Amino acid sequence: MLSTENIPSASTLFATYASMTASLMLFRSMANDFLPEPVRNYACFAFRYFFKPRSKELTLVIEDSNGIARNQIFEAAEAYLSAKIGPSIERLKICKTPNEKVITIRLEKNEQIIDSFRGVQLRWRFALVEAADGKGNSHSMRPEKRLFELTFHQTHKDMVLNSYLPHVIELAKDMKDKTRVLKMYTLHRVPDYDAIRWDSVKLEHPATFDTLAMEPDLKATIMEDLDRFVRRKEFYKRVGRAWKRGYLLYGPPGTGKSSLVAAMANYLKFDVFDLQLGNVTRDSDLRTLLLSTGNRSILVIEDIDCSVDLPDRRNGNENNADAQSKAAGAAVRKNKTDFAGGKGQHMLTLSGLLNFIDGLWSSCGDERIIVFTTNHKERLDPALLRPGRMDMHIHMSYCGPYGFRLLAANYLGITDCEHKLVAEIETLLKTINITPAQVAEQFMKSEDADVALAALIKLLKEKERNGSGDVDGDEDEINLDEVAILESKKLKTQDQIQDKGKETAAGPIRRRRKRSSGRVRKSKN
Ligand SMILES: Nc1ncnc2c1ncn2[C@@H]1O[C@H](COP(=O)(O)OP(=O)(O)OP(=O)(O)O)[C@@H](O)[C@H]1O
Ligand SMILES: [Mg+2]
Repeated sequence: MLSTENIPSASTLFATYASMTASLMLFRSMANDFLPEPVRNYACFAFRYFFKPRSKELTLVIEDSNGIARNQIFEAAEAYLSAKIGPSIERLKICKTPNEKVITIRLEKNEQIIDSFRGVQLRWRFALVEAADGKGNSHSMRPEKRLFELTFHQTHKDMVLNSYLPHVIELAKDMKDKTRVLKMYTLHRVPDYDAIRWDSVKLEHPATFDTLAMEPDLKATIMEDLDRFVRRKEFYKRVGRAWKRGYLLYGPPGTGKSSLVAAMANYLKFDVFDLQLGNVTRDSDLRTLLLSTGNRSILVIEDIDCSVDLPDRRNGNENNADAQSKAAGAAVRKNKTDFAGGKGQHMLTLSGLLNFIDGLWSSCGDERIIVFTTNHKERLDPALLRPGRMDMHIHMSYCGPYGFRLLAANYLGITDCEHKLVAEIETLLKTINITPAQVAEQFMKSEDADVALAALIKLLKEKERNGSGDVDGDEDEINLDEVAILESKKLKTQDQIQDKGKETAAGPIRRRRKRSSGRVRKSKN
């Protein structure tokens, strides 16, 4: 039973209230009289600070950019949240550009998503706000700012900043990699502006490390090297090196150098910039082109021995030194003339290119891979081969038993090690050089495995009979053998020379043609 004895009466309550109010008023008037104003203000501030009702939540505001550069956390949140959309969401934005593989889903204004991480609840809200300066976002050219608000209990601030947001960024990167469309950039001249720029197409080269016929140890080494390179950002920073890596791929035509570049791009999900030096006549163009390449990309210069001619520094004899100084003098004179004429042409040299790649360009970006390919490593300038420039030299060689088996499995579905023709081919491969391209070409001739293998045996035996291996061995001449590849490259180079010849007359860039002598005569290793 509730007793009424302890409950104060209304008159008692009123009396207490009146006496407290009187005391407060007395206290206030005394404080006004005796305390100086700054002390009173401070006391008021302290009183309000300690007795103010507090929100226990903290909200992080993540804007889409800082006015100039994109905000990485915003972009990551966009991608991350698109995978967290639940049934509570009422409005969504969807979009798909021609280059994208999948439909992109984004939150609409004011939509919220509740996420949880390590048992902590986090609330995301997407908002659009008018920019304070009325100019909006100069980066995206929008009149308003897009932002995410991330709200959670204050006690989890450190966990959110140090663990949750890095987790969101990491997951978003993986998601983007999966849906990323690789691009292949090639050079395009804009005649009206006498300029040259990159044009991109979707890179759909199907080569992967699984389809590449090469020695398994070498393949594993390359893959490990690439993995190590991409995960060592901090290492490169610590030792003061630009985050780039150079690969020199050398070997006879048709051994898979270009295919390896495509496999690397597909493996790392990097774009490819194919720098055809034959199309670049000026240092200034080269600089602009290199600076407009993106991060996470592979810059490829194919057939580097045919692209640019250098004064030969290997022989170092007096005549050669004379020739070099004359060439340099001529180049300087030409530069002066051209500057006077306003054209600003420079001599394009391999060392100039390498210095630029080593210096300014490589320090302007992250995760850059540079690949040079050549059929003749021995013809390359030592500047290219010096330690630290091309970090890894990869020899792409003729087809060995492992490569042959991989191609037989991929092209013909042969997994039977006991197949009698397979055994015969493996014996022949021990003494005869044949490129993976030639093997693949034979395998394309028939869907019947026995017929295709017999065609390969025929070609191998013809090579054996001719001793030097300088044989196309194909009566119907459908095969694209080394000679044909060589001829097509020569024609390509000749075209470039003719094209450029029109522009530069006897200009400073001299392109070296591939010599056929010795190229198709293979030494048997
Ligand atoms: N190692 C390989 N593994 C699988 N296929 C290969 C390999 N090498 C060559 N091929 C096949 O031959 C074709 C030509 O190969 P690729 O263009 O990669 O040779 P390359 O070494 O770059 O030749 P080049 O020196 O003439 O540029 C490829 O499209 C592929 O079908
Ligand atoms: Mg190639």
